[in-house]
Amino acid sequence: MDQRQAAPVRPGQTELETAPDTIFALSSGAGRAGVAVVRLSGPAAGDALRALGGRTDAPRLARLVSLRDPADGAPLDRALVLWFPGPKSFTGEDVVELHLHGGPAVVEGALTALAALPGLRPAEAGEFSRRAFDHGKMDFTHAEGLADLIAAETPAQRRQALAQMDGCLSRLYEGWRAELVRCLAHMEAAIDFADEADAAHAGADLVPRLTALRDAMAAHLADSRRGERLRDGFTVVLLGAPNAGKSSLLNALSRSDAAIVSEIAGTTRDMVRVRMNIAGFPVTLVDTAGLRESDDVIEREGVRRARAAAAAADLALVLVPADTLGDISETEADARVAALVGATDGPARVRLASKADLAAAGWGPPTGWLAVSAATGAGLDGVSERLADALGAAAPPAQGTVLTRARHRRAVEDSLAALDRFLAVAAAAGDGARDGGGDDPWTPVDGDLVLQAEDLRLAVRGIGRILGRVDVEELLDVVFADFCIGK
Ligand SMILES: Nc1nc2c(c(=O)[nH]1)N(C=O)[C@@H](CNc1ccc(C(=O)N[C@@H](CCC(=O)O)C(=O)O)cc1)CN2
Ligand SMILES: Nc1nc2c(ncn2[C@@H]2O[C@H](COP(=O)(O)OP(=O)(O)OP(=O)(O)O)[C@@H](O)[C@H]2O)c(=O)[nH]1
Ligand SMILES: [Mg+2]
Repeated sequence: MDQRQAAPVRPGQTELETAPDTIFALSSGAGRAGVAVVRLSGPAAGDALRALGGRTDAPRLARLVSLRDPADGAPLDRALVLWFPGPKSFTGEDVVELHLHGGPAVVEGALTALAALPGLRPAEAGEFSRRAFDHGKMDFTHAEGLADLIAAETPAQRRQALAQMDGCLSRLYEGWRAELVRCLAHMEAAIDFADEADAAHAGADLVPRLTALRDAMAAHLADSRRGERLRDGFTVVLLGAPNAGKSSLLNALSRSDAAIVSEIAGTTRDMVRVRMNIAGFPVTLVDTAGLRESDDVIEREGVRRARAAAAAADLALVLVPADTLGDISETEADARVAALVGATDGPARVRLASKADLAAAGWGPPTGWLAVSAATGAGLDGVSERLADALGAAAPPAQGTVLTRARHRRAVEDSLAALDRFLAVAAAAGDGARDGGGDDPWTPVDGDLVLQAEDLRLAVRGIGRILGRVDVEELLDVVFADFCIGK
């Protein structure tokens, strides 16, 4: 067998896993298309290609091939074919790509022919990417970036996913992990030489280094979940009294007729959600029941849900009809909003003078308010711009290295907690040394050293978990389960 294809054996990996099946799948989208890509990966990929009539003599070069079903010689397609001998391939294994005509019978024919070949089976969701991970082509953060890229619906999401796929998070966390491992090595040296004067010196410079690291972690965490929010999308809730024009505004902004509009106050009860793209940000705009006291059980539930949705949202658009604002001052106008939607906790608010076409001629909105009319469309662009501004402030800067998942956040938090324990013990030990008149900045105390080394090890584990360096088996399924077939 070709040695080139042998996977590096990871600790805990069994013999069986080192002789992988060859997998195949339609990697392009399902349904009718101009071109469909079927991908194969594994030791039998080259044999399969030759069985179909292709050749494996020119790596990574496109070649036009008349493919035939090996079972009966029936023509399958005149396809563009690529051969990527491992390890220089997406998965690190031998890979074949068949760029077929996209017709359903062509694709079906190729998949059926492949399924009949020895050693081949259909891929499971995410299996190509998982093999790339197994062969060291990417770590977890790369894989997650890839999944996010495929799911990205807006340019801002795409930017963030590409940065993660290109390894910006990987580099950051690898750097932290390497520094922690170096510190741990010093620590262990200090334990080994615990009786010698060198011990203190081995540990002395750890405190400033680990303090710098914990500060970097704390700053990384204190990002108001910008990256996670960009990944998940933003929620913007429309709030206001009945008949303020919320449903009309939702329809106008989303250019749809998702919500029922009527002159009857209390029309909307259920929340109506529309996904939209505002200046590159994925936004779920939520229409809600008009806020008022009511004896109607259903309307009361609608109002309760409206308030709950607003509390959980990133941003609220508060609508007050322009003709009820009259000539009142900004303070009065704001008091009216406060009376309507309650205290100031909750999401940031954009205040809208709605139905602005109904205000008297020459009327202007109070300072800080936007005038908008769903009826004429006047002011709609202003609302979109204000939303984009507010979301832009809440979204990560184009280049920054931001946390993108709760999984990473938990791991960094665990590492940070372990470092804080380490530093607390170090500080106590340092005080003890000073009290005793010693001039070492940090004199190790028996027993503490061992405990501290354990905290450092936990810190390393936390960061390692993000990269897939520990607890791998348990995490693999979680990370790759979100992928689609063919990825
Ligand atoms: N046809 C096709 N298009 C595609 C993919 C694919 O697999 N097939 N990709 C699938 O996601 C993306 C491209 N990603 C790829 C990543 C690495 C390698 C690869 O062959 N890597 C080798 C050699 C690298 C080199 O020559 O620079 C390696 O890493 O050793 C191929 C595709 C997007 N477009
Ligand atoms: N002139 C004018 N009328 C509007 C405007 N927006 C909404 N309306 C009218 O105001 C009435 C109420 O509009 P809706 O959008 O249903 O109001 P809502 O805030 O969703 O009301 P509820 O669902 O009952 O809370 C309808 O008759 C709309 O046609 C506007 O910008 N200008
Ligand atoms: Mg409504």
